[in-house]
Amino acid sequence: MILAANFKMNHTRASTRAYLQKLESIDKGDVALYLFPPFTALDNYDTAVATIGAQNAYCAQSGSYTGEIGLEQLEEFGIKTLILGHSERRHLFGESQELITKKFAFFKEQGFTIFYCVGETQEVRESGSTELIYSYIEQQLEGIDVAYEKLIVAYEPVWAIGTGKTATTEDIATMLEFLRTKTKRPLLYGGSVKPQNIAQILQVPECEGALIGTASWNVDTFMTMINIAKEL
Ligand SMILES: O=C[C@H](O)COP(=O)(O)O
Repeated sequence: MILAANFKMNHTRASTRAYLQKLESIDKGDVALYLFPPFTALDNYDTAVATIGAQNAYCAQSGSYTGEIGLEQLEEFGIKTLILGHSERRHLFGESQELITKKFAFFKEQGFTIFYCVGETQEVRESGSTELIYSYIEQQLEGIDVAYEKLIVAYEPVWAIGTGKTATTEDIATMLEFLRTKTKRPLLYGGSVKPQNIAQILQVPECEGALIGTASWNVDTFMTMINIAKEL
């Protein structure tokens, strides 16, 4: 079971350190924990409780890429885990599939664990066509090595992210079954996961964990979810 906390643009280095200190007290059982702080909160944290990853990075060692960080900056903190293809990168910041594919190839070559996100928009979901939803997701997998041994795929319907709306367990099951036909790698769900729904979600067949935004920002809430997950 995997639980990943995506801090998005929340937390500082000081608050991430305090978060980790508190998290250290948990007995996480068999749950593998990942934490994705914002760039400025990356550091050499002396922790064994969670793997620290980056929310994004550019596909170069270093260079003239204003506003980006690359391999050199990640290596300073020994970071070998990355989220790619998050819907906020795709839809708010206009990342194309072509760019995401380039990033994937670069960081795969570097041996990174990659949390790769896919998910349909509300418009696509409301079309009512399963075929359209599947083909939308297939486009997001174009150019991605779905057999990469350090790949983790997160299904995150855009309309469920940060909205409080969660996909039904039936919808999640259908989408994860579809993704299972594409890859044998672990499949996660993300989109308004919280203590009230995490048990149901984690019991969906093929669901091997959750990528959690909002409900992970408070360490006590994240710990509540870890305690629920480890009992399943
Ligand atoms: O990366 C996490 C997802 O975007 C889910 O975010 P959320 O839990 O705030 O809906």
